[in-house]
Amino acid sequence: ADLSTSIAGVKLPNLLLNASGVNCRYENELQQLLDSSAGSLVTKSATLNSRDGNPEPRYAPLAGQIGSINSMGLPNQGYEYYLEYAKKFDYNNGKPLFISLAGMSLADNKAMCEAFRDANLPCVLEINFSCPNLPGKPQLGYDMEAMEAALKVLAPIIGKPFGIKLPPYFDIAHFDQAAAIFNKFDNIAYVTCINSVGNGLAIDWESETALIKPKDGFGGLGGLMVLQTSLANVNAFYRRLNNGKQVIACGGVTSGKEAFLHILAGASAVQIGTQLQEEGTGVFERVSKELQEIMAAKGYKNVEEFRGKVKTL
Ligand SMILES: O=C(O)c1[nH]c(=O)[nH]c(=O)c1I
Repeated sequence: ADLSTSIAGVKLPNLLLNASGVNCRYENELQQLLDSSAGSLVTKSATLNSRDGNPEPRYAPLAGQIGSINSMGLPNQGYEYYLEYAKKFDYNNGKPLFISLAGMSLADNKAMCEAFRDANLPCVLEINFSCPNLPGKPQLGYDMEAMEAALKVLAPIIGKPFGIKLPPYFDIAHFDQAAAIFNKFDNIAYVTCINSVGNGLAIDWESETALIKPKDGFGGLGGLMVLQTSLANVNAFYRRLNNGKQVIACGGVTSGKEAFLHILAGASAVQIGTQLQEEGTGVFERVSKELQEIMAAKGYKNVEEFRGKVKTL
């Protein structure tokens, strides 16, 4: 079965890729993604300057393989590292490149977007409005006015199709408000739903201790346990966005089954985070095979035949 897709004007031979933040901080990790069955890759969210991030332990899988908690604190090499990578990238290799940016301020995001604009590269920018782990920094994705103000500055600078990484929303009014904002910007080509479910607390019952060190153990939740929230966000924006805007799913994909569900919900591509962290890049081959088996069993030849076709009662 054909798993290819197009997003923001670039073609992915396989709709599976990594979630920003996992296995994508360093060039060697990005090369592992290129060498895997993933159809594309997205870099770790970049800030103006390099960052070490929060003290460790800052990531932990949850017991029973239900998910993960993280408070990495935006460790990255600084945007110029990823700009150089994007300049050297072989855009004829068959897999497109997505670059994630998470400025600590609008000025930082503006400077980084201007630098990528001036470099005039085929990579696609994904602006991260949803990092939940910067002490004292509220997520822009939860401040509708600030998010719109930022987009009014950034969208014209970027000047070509780009995407936004969104936090999970839990209120229908927020789906409505956010989608109404995004529909005002023609070059928002897609939204990626969802980032981790912010500020969960994982506690080990034997040691009576939080699993991670930063922020008293508070961190973003990912993995299978966030699947239904992720499906809802994917479908809510799929129903609300217009003019061909697409949705990339992220959240709870551990097998072909969850990837299939996300496509039913409306996803054009599917990112894998926690399961990639736990299993390694072989996850892309496994999930691709499982998805193709499901499609064959159901008689689907390509994903267009069932994308967004979730039935209601
Ligand atoms: O703590 C992080 O680095 C982080 N962790 C997440 O779960 N989502 C994000 O967008 C980020 I920038």
